Amino acid sequence: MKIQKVTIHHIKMPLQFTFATSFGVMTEKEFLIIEATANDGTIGYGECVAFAAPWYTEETIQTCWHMLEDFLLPLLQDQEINHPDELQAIFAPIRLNHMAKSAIEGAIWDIYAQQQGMSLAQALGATQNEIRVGVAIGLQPTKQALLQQVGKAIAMGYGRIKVKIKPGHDLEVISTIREQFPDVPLMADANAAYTLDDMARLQALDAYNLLMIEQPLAFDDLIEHATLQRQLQTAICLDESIHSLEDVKKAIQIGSCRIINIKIGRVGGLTVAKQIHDYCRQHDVGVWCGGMLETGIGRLHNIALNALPHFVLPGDLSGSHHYWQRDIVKPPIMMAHGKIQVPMDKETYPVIDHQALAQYTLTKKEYDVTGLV
Ligand SMILES: O=C(O)CCC(=O)c1ccccc1C(=O)O
Ligand SMILES: [Mg+2]
Repeated sequence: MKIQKVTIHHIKMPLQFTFATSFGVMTEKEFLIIEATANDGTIGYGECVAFAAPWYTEETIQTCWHMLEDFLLPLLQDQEINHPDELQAIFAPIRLNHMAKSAIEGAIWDIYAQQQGMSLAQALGATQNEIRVGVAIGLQPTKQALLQQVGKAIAMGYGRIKVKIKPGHDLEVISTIREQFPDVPLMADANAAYTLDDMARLQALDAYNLLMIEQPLAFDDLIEHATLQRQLQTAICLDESIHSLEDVKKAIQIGSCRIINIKIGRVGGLTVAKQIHDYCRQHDVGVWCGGMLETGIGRLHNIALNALPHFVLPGDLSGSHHYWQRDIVKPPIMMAHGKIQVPMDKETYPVIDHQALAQYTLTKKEYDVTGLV
């Protein structure tokens, strides 16, 4: 295939809940939706999961747009692409900027799957036709609100509960949940809010039988996580620290974690995400699919990835209605009894809800990829 045209839709969607983490509070999310057209007319969609501000990684909606417009799309001009894996080499001249690369790579994976007459999951080599999912609950203002959220999530069948923690909102958050729900599969995500000075506080979490603690220390650290992991019984899971297969190799070699959270955008696309999955499978390291509060487009990509064989831990992957009143795909993605069916058939595969997309659009811009440079 050759990519002929790309339309970037800049959209903003109100969240169904307030999402409070150690770095701030979110009530809405912006996205770039990438609509790519191939020379045979096939249209594929990708999603840029970066936030409006650089608090999770250094990328933002605006840096991604700049990267796409000025560097990544021009590299696609006159490029014959036989398989999306080739984008690794095509984009190699551009350092990092993983969420920008992932957005266009996702659209090209979507085109490729359609051209092969396969679902995205099949094109990736998926083996599961339904996946178990978990929920991420933000910091709550009161104990009652926390217990209500956890109770509701358990009643809805989620296979794992993740709660956000930060210094001062940790031991009592976890002990409150454990008193009421002693056996629920539970984990905590710190979003890099601690340092090694908090060792005693983090060790105290060992008493609560957590599945794992996600990213306790700095966003760019591997060494101190290894020090911490040696002194914790609870498994450490890395999120922000993992940007590539190389990072995964280093983390495993020095013992920074026992589990990896794979986010397609953070690692630069589906191809790398799959490579990390394969490597962790060979090295007996757990993986699960992280979430970035995606629209249905990014969510479909997460579901397809999550259907690979080594994704046995539930991911941060709920149905559309958990996040959005109206998603931009139809039918919306449904979660029932803690499971999501992996869409496989052409007839039932979710499609873009163009009316919804238009309703959320702030601006859009079309690029003729054949005439960019
Ligand atoms: O997509 C979800 O359901 C929430 C996932 C989540 O916790 C999250 C959402 C936005 C930014 C960072 C994180 C995280 O995993 O740290
Ligand atoms: Mg996280």
